[in-house]
Amino acid sequence: MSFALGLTGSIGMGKSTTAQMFVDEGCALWDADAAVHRLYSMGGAAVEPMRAAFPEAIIDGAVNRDALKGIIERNPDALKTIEAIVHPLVAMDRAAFRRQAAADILVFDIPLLFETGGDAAMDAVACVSIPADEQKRRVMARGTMTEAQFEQIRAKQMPNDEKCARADYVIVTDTLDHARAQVQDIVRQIRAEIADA
Ligand SMILES: CC(C)(COP(=O)(O)OP(=O)(O)OC[C@H]1O[C@@H](n2cnc3c(N)ncnc32)[C@H](O)[C@@H]1O)[C@@H](O)C(=O)NCCC(=O)NCCS
Ligand SMILES: Nc1ncnc2c1ncn2[C@@H]1O[C@H](COP(=O)(O)OP(=O)(O)OP(=O)(O)O)[C@@H](O)[C@H]1O
Repeated sequence: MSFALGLTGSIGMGKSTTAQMFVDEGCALWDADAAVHRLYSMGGAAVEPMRAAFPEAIIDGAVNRDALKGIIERNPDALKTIEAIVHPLVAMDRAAFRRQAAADILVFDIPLLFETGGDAAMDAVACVSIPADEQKRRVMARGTMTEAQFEQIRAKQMPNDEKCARADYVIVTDTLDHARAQVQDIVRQIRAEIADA
């Protein structure tokens, strides 16, 4: 049995960057946001159920994220409907990965791990963290969302302090070198735990 490590953290705190560092150490990675992208793409399992709920969100046979963002902005409750469609499909994708992955440590990059109760299925959880002002600076620098969209998403996520308090490991993503050293330390600890078991 592989060790399942959940990797979480609020929007823009450095999950994707840190996840790649775990891959560099030989861990296998499953990425919830990437799973959503697959489900939304042409032929993906979310396209038809999303068409039934939001026909205007389907463009060229795929779920269009900009159209979705517009729908959510006009009607924040739409996100609940979207989540009810998407989250069960994401859970199936995750279960399929877990059945076939071969590495000793499987890392699950899941932004809403605690919010969705997914932490119960993990052997341990690591949370990435930086101060809120730096978080906002990094997200705005990407230029992919407005401040209002950012605040709406952040308001939906469990506060960073609470995530960190619930996690087994906290990874401070202030610099790349510091984050990598913490990742290497966590991998060493988990491999020692596996060897002792
Ligand atoms: C809202 C959407 C259209 C925004 O798309 P966009 O490409 O601009 O952003 P992206 O997907 O990269 O998300 C940006 C950040 O917001 C976070 N986020 C996305 N959805 C949610 C949500 N429902 N609640 C809280 N945070 C969320 C992401 O995890 C990420 O950290 C898109 O995220 C979406 O369809 N979300 C609903 C599906 C979902 O719940 N995904 C979360 C992973 S299971
Ligand atoms: N350890 C680090 N040191 C310095 N900058 C970092 C570090 N980790 C991430 N960053 C920067 O912070 C920004 C956000 O990082 P990343 O995309 O990994 O976050 P994320 O949590 O996956 O975001 P989202 O929740 O939106 O998917 C990027 O510009 C990235 O280069």
